[in-house]
Amino acid sequence: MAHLLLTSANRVSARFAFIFTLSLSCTYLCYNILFYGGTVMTNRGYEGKRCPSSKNAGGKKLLGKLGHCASQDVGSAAQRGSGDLRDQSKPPDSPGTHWTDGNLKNMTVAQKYGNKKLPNALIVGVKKGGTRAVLEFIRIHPDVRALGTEPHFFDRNYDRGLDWYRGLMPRTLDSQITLEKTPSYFVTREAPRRISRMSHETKLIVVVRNPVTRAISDYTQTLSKKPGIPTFEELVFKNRSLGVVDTSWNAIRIGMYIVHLENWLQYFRLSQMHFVSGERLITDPAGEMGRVQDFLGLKRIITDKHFYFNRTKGFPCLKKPESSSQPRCLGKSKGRTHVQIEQDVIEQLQEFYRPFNVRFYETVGQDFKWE
Ligand SMILES: Nc1ncnc2c1ncn2[C@@H]1O[C@H](COP(=O)(O)OS(=O)(=O)O)[C@@H](OP(=O)(O)O)[C@H]1O
Repeated sequence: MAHLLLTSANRVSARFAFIFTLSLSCTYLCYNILFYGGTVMTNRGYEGKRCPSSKNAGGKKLLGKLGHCASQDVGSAAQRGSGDLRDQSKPPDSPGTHWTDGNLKNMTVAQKYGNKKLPNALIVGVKKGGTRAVLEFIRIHPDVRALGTEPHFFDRNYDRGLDWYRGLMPRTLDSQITLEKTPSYFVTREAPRRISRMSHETKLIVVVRNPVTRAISDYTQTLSKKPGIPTFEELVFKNRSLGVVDTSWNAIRIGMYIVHLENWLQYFRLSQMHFVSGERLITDPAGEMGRVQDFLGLKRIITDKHFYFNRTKGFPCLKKPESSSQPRCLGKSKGRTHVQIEQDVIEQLQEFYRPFNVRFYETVGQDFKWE
């Protein structure tokens, strides 16, 4: 009898334990569905916001923007557009910062469903040529996704590896081009070899400008950061009375375009390079951007409808999109008033560059009319 009682008590407690466990499991399941379901479902959307394993994205300009999560900042900088645009207060990817519905749609879709890819095209130079303008103009094309900051991968950050580099890129759809710009690549000896190792097919854009004006622009920028430096006239010559130009000074060396181009042509065909005239980019931005679109194999979507000449700035700016109240000009560091340079120094420099320019024109098959 006692044995029978014990067995039935055991059964009751076993049943109780079973029901208790079952209800606990149900509660846990419901809790998960209610509170974590959203995260699991939207995980894709959050991927772009995750921090990569690398803590430091490196690169001078890049570092300036980094918080604790490098890729997040770089990614959002790319989506935001450059820090050079005046309407920095606009939220990233707000309708006001883009041009067509197609562009906006592609952007949103790319962020959600796209992948980070190594760039298929690079703006490799030249410093002070107008590289920012080309990047900001081309990225309004719906089939282009660009990194807004300069990653300096092929010069300063090569040791970080291609995965690090890829991690900086904005997400792109298969139909879209991934683009970045770092003007110092053009004068970096190792850059062409390194880029060709990434892909032989990389398309290269070089924005060139009269080397004398470029040198003055370069010097003006340096002077704005270091007001105590010697004058341009002092720096330009090794021996002024003999008229010997100091070719070791970077501001001069960068403008010897043919010297650098010969290095690139050891690794790339000329047909893979496109030269934008920095001068025409100001006088006829739509024409220059038309040729850039052709070179990249893009439909000509960016036309003169997108530009207007801003008299106060003295440069072409992007027209305001219908949904935005603000037109977009490049920032204050683009289009500075240059330091006044003595006329005879300018003429000596024109003479100095002439043979380099002629060889450059012959090689690329274009006369940039810098004389
Ligand atoms: N639309 C428009 N708005 C403003 N500025 C324009 C534009 N198009 C070309 N430029 C010229 O771009 C020059 C700066 O070149 P970069 O962007 O290559 O400079 S940098 O190397 O990235 O610092 C900059 O040089 P400076 O005039 O010497 O400041 C401009 O002349």
